[in-house]
Amino acid sequence: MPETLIKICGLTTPDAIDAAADAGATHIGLVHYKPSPRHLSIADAAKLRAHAPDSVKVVLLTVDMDPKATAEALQEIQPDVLQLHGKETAEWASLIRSNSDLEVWKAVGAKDRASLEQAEKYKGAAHRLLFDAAGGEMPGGNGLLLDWRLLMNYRHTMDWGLAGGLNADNVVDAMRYTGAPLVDASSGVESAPGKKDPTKIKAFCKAARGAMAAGV
Ligand SMILES: O=C(O)c1ccccc1N[C@@H]1O[C@H](COP(=O)(O)O)[C@@H](O)[C@H]1O
Repeated sequence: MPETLIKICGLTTPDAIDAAADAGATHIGLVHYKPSPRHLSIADAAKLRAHAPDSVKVVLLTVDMDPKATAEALQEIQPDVLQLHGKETAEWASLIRSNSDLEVWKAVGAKDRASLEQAEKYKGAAHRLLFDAAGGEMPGGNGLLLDWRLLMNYRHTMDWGLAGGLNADNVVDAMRYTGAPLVDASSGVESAPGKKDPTKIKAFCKAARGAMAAGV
């Protein structure tokens, strides 16, 4: 059985990166989106990227960022993955994919089965879909749960992951209901918006890894 991937997103300090890596996260996320309490400048994101150990893949999260600025950010930060969390088109995802070695993930607000089906337009353009709750003040990072029942028995045609309001208390159920091959948490592992809590990160990773070991 393949390992469940665990992403901790919105990290802003070297200590938080260490906490995620030590806890067994497979991916860490750096947010470059000014309205977010987790926003990092390109220079700060590059410094944190350099701090990340080889055991974790680094995900750069952007929202509707223009192509030139995206290319500059990728050059500077050198992430392993680019997570597009806005209204980026399949053509745009495809262009990035074909011009880089990056993995491209597309976040999609899952509000009904139709929204899942529409996301299939990213097949061949993005490497992975990340289903998040729709709605909220920001395009993501709102701590909102999506209705996991939407994903039960859904026949996925692409690699995918689950985000939206996940925390140590609900991640096992989320995995059980949806069979998610990747779980992603941001606000659920914070003590305040933008402030990651090492204890919550550890508990989240422990719960997800425990569920994986138990074959959930
Ligand atoms: O974290 C943010 O600030 C953020 C801003 C803009 C778009 C996405 C953002 N975060 C991502 O949203 C999902 C769900 O987050 P949460 O666990 O519900 O807080 C996740 O992929 C975050 O990385």
